[in-house]
Amino acid sequence: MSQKVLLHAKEIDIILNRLACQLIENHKDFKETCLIGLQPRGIQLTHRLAEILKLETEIDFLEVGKLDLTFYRDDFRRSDKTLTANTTEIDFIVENKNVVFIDDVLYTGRSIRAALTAIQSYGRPKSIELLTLIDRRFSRHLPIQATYKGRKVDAIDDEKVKVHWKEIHDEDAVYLVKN
Ligand SMILES: O=c1cc[nH]c(=O)[nH]1
Repeated sequence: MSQKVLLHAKEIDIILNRLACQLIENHKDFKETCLIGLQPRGIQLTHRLAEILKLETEIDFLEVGKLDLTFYRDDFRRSDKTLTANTTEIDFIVENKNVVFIDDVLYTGRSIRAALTAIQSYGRPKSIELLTLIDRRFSRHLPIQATYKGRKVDAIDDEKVKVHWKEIHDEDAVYLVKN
């Protein structure tokens, strides 16, 4: 196995700040907007962006939730393992809100398709956008694109993009891993 660093901590920091600024530009005071992290890997990115939005701006109101996709995935019946769902926590109304889905890596688009189905159980948002730290270009199986992209990466199918967060892995870094 070999791995190469795609992003160091400093670059991730710059990207997170840029993504937060883009969100502010489009969503102003966030009164009509909520951030929803996709389980499991979008959660840390969601926390980090929410932290930047709260600490470094005047925003004092931010609705942040988590959405689990396990049983909405189109391949969940194919799994021979027992699936364990993560939690969904959406303790606010999504009806007529601008929802921003947040995930770390956009790859085939199938997770986002599942998220679009899952969110329907909570109401009918006014709009849904997608923010991703890494956009794996040319890998999509579905016509899905991110609204906000941290970094575009060209990776082939036997490569994997791994995102490390300091709260979990003791470092902020993004790696391209080849088996
Ligand atoms: O490369 C990939 C693809 C999907 N999810 C990841 O975390 N990495």
